[in-house]
Amino acid sequence: MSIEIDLKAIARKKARRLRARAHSDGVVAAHSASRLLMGFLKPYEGRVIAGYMPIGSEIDPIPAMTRMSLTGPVAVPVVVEENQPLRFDRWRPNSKFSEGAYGIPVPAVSEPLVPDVIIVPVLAFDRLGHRLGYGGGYYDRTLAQLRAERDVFAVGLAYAEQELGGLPIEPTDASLDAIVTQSEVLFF
Ligand SMILES: Nc1nc2c(c(=O)[nH]1)N(C=O)[C@@H](CNc1ccc(C(=O)N[C@@H](CCC(=O)O)C(=O)O)cc1)CN2
Ligand SMILES: Nc1ncnc2c1ncn2[C@@H]1O[C@H](COP(=O)(O)OP(=O)(O)OP(=O)(O)O)[C@@H](O)[C@H]1O
Repeated sequence: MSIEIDLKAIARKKARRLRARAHSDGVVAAHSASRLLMGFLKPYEGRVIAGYMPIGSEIDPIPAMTRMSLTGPVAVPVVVEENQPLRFDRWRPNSKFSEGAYGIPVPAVSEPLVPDVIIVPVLAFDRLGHRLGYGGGYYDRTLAQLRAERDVFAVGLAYAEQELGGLPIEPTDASLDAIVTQSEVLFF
């Protein structure tokens, strides 16, 4: 194990604690973040937007996904295989789901889409646009693959309390283009 990986495990533990606390007394904050996300996404109406099905204490992006689905296609991530990029399948507010990897719901009927904007779940972030996820490397691989071929905009969604200074970074970490929290939109 490299030093970065050990440091990441420590940062993940801390970040889970910070996010769980922010989430448990964060109904108002989550609502504000959701409003800011909707404003942020407005210029992307009609483009393919990838959200996610929230788990644990992640901020719920479904209100913003629902709004965006009125004007264009929306998708959610599907784990195809470990150590491989994610696929994105079309999501609708009335989609039926089956249980995907890690117990996360995925659309029962797969209609793959290539996203223009990806709303990325975050355990921790810093002021430079680095992010820490659960450690599967799924978003890193997905962003690396998509960015090699086309323009894709990655926007993290997080509570402000999830900002951590000095996040451990590996060369394969894919940076975010922006972060939306309840208090601000940061562009990188
Ligand atoms: N909502 C959501 N969907 C997603 C991701 C994500 O981070 N969030 N992923 C991003 O890659 C992919 C799934 N990858 C995952 C990899 C590891 C764990 C994981 O370790 N989960 C914890 C429990 C998390 C919690 O409840 O707080 C665990 O199993 O211990 C989850 C998802 C695709 N879909
Ligand atoms: N583009 C890539 N190519 C090859 N390996 C990669 C790539 N991106 C990440 N990895 C590997 O995946 C491992 C896990 O990555 P990392 O700890 O950054 O996951 P994460 O960003 O927290 O998780 P996720 O992206 O699933 O939310 C890294 O140690 C790295 O070895």
